[in-house]
Amino acid sequence: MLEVERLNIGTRDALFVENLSIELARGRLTCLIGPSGCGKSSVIKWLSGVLAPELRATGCARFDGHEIALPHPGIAYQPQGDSLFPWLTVFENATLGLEIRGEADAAARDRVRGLFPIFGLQGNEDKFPDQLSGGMRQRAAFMRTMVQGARVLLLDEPFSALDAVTRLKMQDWLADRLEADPRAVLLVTHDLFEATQIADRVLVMGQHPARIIADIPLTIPRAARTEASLAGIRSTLKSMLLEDSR
Ligand SMILES: Nc1ncnc2c1ncn2[C@@H]1O[C@H](COP(=O)(O)OP(=O)(O)OP(=O)(O)O)[C@@H](O)[C@H]1O
Repeated sequence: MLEVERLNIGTRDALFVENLSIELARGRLTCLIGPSGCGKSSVIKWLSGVLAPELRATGCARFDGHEIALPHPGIAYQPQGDSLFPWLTVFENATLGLEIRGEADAAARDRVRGLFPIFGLQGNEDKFPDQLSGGMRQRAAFMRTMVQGARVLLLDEPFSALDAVTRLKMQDWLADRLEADPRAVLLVTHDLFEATQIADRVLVMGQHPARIIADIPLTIPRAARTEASLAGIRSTLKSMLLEDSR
């Protein structure tokens, strides 16, 4: 569905991402892991059209086989953290993307209201983000991303601010939501436990320069994944990351 080819990103002096290619398929959750600072966020910022202007990038993005200009309406981006605006209610945050695109008519607003129970946020429409728990804020941020209707979702460390238990619950919740409403998802995480728990596929990014050093499909059904069944793959991923950082 979405292909990135020969992506280079760097400063004026040097490239830090070099000749990187990625393919994302519909209904598949791909996790991108790699050492801090290797360029994971820069890759998804480039795909979202929000790369810092002082960085330079060349590369090609294709959607359903056609080369596209970025940003593209078929690609939605959720930055690190929950990124909700504190001065807007949860409902206003959820409809913000639609407002910006001029698509927040009465029917669209009713559709978003109808999603609140599905996202576990019923009764919280008129609250402000600081009146919600961390998990609820994440669900609200994710709802805002989903309602834009994009077929590709780019999620930058969506669970990094959550405590361990909420994080586990949110991982299951996200996998269930995507099963009910499949999209092509690229999720950046530092956490290889998280990656192996939720992904259909893990891409490992190396550094100096950043490129994909492994592409590992996870074939065990999510419901059957246990510490024991994932131990081998986690150990392989850990070795790759340590090896690359030497
Ligand atoms: N605006 C910028 N100007 C110059 N260098 C930048 C800029 N933004 C990022 N970089 C550099 O680009 C490299 C990649 O950063 P990026 O945030 O993409 O990495 P990351 O893998 O997502 O890191 P982390 O896992 O810590 O979030 C880093 O060396 C960073 O210092």
